[in-house]
Amino acid sequence: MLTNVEHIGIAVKSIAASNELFTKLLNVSPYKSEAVESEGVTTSFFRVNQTKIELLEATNPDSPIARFIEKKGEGIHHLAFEVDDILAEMERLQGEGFTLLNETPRRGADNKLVCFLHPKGTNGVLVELCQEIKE
Ligand SMILES: CC[C@H](C(=O)O)C(=O)SCCNC(=O)CCNC(=O)[C@H](O)C(C)(C)COP(=O)(O)OP(=O)(O)OC[C@H]1O[C@@H](n2cnc3c(N)ncnc32)[C@H](O)[C@@H]1OP(=O)(O)O
Ligand SMILES: [Co+2]
Repeated sequence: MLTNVEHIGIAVKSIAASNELFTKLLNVSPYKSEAVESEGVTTSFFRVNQTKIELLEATNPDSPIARFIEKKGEGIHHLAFEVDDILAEMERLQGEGFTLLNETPRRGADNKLVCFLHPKGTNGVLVELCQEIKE
């Protein structure tokens, strides 16, 4: 089951510059910065009450973020939902006809297992499912 919007992903050219901008905008500093090599990104997380913002900068030209910025410029990249059981949710969504971009959950940032749905099947919105990894 989807429980809430976990974060909004924003593609940026420079995390350093965008950290400064979002710190001013949100009046709060980032609580975490983390690279996710498998995704070719480095991330920076802000929290405003229950809402999280994830800034993403590409770490190589093949990164999905690099391709996105090349095509569309900086901006909102994806909407991430928290799920309580990512495998069950992936199965449900696949049954509903959505296209999963990964067959099994993969390690994301901020201690999560993640899976993405193709934006072509979600009205042009890249959707990410996130399940907290319980140590
Ligand atoms: C996991 C770490 C972190 C976390 O939260 O834990 C992250 O969030 S990492 C985020 C970066 N990783 C990903 O985005 C992985 C999933 N994304 C992909 O597999 C690709 O980006 C994909 C398949 C969405 C697009 O692939 P690609 O860019 O190579 O293909 P195209 O350029 O041909 O795009 C196809 C079609 O989709 C449209 N598109 C691309 N990206 C987005 C987007 N973010 N939102 C909406 N639409 C998107 C693109 O414009 C093309 O449409 P068209 O009409 O043909 O132009
Ligand atoms: Co994300």
